[in-house]
Amino acid sequence: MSYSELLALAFFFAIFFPLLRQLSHLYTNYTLARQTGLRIIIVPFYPFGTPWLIIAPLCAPLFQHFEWCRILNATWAWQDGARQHERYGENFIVVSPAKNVIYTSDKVAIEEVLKERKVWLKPKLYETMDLYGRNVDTVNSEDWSRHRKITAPCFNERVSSFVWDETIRQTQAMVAHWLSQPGARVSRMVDDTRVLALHVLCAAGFGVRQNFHGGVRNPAPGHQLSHRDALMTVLNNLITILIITPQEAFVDKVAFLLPPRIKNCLLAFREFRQYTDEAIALERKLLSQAGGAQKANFISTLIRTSDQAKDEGFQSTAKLTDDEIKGNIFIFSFAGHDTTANTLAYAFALLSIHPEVQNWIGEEIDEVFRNDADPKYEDTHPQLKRVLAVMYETLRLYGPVPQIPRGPLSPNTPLTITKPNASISTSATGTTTMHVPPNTEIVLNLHAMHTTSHHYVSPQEWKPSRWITSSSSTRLEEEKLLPRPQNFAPWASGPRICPGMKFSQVEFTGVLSTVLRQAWVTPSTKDGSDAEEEARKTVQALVKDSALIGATVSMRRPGEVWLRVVRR
Ligand code: HEM
Repeated sequence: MSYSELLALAFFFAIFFPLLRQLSHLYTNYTLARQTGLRIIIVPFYPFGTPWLIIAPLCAPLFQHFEWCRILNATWAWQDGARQHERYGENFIVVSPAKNVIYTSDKVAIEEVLKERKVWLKPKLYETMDLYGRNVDTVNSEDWSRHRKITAPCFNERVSSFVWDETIRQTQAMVAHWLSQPGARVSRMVDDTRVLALHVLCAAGFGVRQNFHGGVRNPAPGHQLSHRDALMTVLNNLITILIITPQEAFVDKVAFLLPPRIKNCLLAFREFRQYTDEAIALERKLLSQAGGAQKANFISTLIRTSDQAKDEGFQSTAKLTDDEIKGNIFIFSFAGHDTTANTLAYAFALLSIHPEVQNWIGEEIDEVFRNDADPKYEDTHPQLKRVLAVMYETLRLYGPVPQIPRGPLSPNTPLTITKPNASISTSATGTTTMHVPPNTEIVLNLHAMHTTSHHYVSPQEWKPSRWITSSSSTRLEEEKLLPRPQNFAPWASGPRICPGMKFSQVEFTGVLSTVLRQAWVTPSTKDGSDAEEEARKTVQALVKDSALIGATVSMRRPGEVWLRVVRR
């Protein structure tokens, strides 16, 4: 083949082939749009799914100038995604040469997709999280039922009570540390919430209890890193680890060429695997010896439920393999870490600039705790309704999982959506059914649903009291937390709702109530000038300067958040 023929072929594949595909997509979607009134947005270029996540940040400057770039960016750009919905409606379709994506912030569509787990599957992208083994987060269909059934006991009331006790223990050390800072100024609040969440997970996952200061830092015999440091390094460097571990053998061969940071990531990845293997072996040994006392941690629970399923004579597929146990332990650590830690960090920052809310939950905390030195989970957590309202409101505006992707099992899957221009409050009559065209995925924009003025009065205002029903004569204990409405799903909904929801709620109420029982939090600045208004504006700006970083919404400059924490 001549050089010019080669060039023509390359040109065809680079330009014409995608263009032809796009034209065919456009044709299918045009009919759909005619039927349903949805907006179609055409993008000239889409670099085939996942790599876009890598390319997109590099192209960031372009997003400012080209509308189509901004729309693609909406898949990961958090607030930008919500703005697209304001502009194009609750449902719109992006048509590109590679695939089509329906973006929705429509509570009707979101609820239906999350309810129909057998029809709307988690896309292959999730499988990248099979780092240590397949797990409940990444599998679909019957496999999912098996994983979910065996992992469910990890989140029972016994575990919640254990989470509460461990949270209180960790938080007492954290708040004592904060109160002892020179000038009562705390600069590592965001980091501290991450350490705390990690330690609670280490205890709940492995039964390894850490001290808040430093934790267990000595490597166990046969290890180079401590358990905690191995897990911390894996969680903090997940993208690097996802890139290097599929080529583990090759990376080993060229290890001498790699920078120390990459080598350390590989080491941490292996060390965590080894620790988990050892914990599984130990747990099995204890189980066979004592034949009894079950511990309230994930490994113990998973082994027992899995082995019990086998003993009870279910087919051998009703249990989890050791790799799947490892996969689930890892996914609990991953899914439960930044999500809860970031929610706590946002809540502290927001409370510092909203003294009226601090007073409001302070009233509840004083009433519930009185002088109880050892508050029990069963009596205390259910009474902390205002504190939970703070969590709801923080998740509404800064929910760590702003968007959820799904793909239909087969083409032409029906999907109920709210009719464009229909009043949001209309019920069944305001909906229509569309048939999802082939080669189309869906992105559920939870953040857009949580921040639209259709559903929330003053949606951008952080106002936890919107979740509490009371009248001026209602006594505190009679107040009620509103049931979560259809348009509020920070933990998702339906059968695949987050299994760690209660875990995170217990941890959140435990941390906030323990800190605010003793301390009052106000904004501060790096240079220590506590001119109130300036400090308030600084913290407010830092909170607003957030983005979808890695897998969760986080502050871009967490190290710049300074708080003053004084004894109440
Ligand atoms: C504020 C805290 C949390 C929030 C907002 C949150 C949110 C979510 C959301 C939205 C999903 C659905 C994702 C999807 O379908 O793609 C999810 C799933 C999941 N979460 Fe959480 N989560 C939180 C804490 C936790 C904790 C503490 C754990 C475990 C210790 C956990 C474990 C999981 C697991 C295993 C799944 C997958 C469930 C399945 O697919 O069946 N999460 N979470």
